[in-house]
Amino acid sequence: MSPVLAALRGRLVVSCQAYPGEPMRHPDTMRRVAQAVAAGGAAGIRAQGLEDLRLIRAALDLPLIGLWKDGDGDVFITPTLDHALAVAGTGADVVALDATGRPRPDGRTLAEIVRAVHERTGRLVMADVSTYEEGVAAAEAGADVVGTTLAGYTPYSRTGPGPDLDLVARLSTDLPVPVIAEGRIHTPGQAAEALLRGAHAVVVGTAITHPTTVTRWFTEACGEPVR
Ligand SMILES: CC(=O)N[C@H](C=O)[C@@H](O)[C@H](O)[C@H](O)COP(=O)(O)O
Repeated sequence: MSPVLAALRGRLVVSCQAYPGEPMRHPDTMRRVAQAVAAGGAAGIRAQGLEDLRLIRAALDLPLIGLWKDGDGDVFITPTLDHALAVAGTGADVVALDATGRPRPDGRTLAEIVRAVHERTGRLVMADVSTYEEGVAAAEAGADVVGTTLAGYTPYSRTGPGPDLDLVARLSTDLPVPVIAEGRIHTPGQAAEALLRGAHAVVVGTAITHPTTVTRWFTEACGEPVR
C-alpha cells in the first residue's frame, strides 16, 4: 500500500469545502480551515478547487485528496482527464473523481483516466462511487481507493439521512483496494462505526467545516422563535 494511504489507515480525513456564493468560499479561508482541522488531529484533508489545493498544499504536510467541481452536468467531481491532471498539478497526493457509470463530458472511460493519471503524474486516484457495482468497477478500472462519496447523490443509489454504512461494509469486504467512507457522516459515533465496519478511513465534511448547515441543524431543533 502507498505511504499516503497507509498514513490514513483508521483515521479521519476532513473535507474543507465551501460552495459557490457562500461567505467562506475563498481559498485562503479554506486554507485556514484546513490548518484548524489539522490542529484537531485530522490525518488528511480533502479539498476542492485548484487554488484551495495549492494553498493547502503549501501550508500542510498531511495527505491531501484533491478534486475540482466543475460544470453543471451530472458528472461534476473532477469530470474530465484535463481536470484530473490539473488537480494533480496542485500537489495533491490523491486525485478524487466521479467514478459513477455515467458518461463523462470528455467521453473517456474511467480506466483511461486512471491510467493517464498514473502514467503522467504518479498520483493516486480516489474513485467516488454511489453503488456497490460502481465500486467493483472502479477497482477493476485501476482506482487506488474507492469512496462512498456519491451514495445517495445519484438518482439510482440508496438515499437516506445518514451514511450508507451497509455499502461501506460490503465494499470493504469485497474490494481488493481500500474503501473510504464518505458522505453524510454527521457524528463521531457514525465515523467510528464506519471504521468498525471495515472502512480504511473516514471523510467528514459538513459536520465539521460547514457552519451554515450545522447552524441550521440547531436552529431547526430550537424550533420557531417564541413570540
Ligand atoms: C456529493 C458531493 O458533492 N460531495 C462532495 C464531495 O467532495 C462534498 O460536497 C461533501 O461535502 C463531501 O463528500 C463530504 O461529505 P459530507 O459533507 O456529507 O460529510
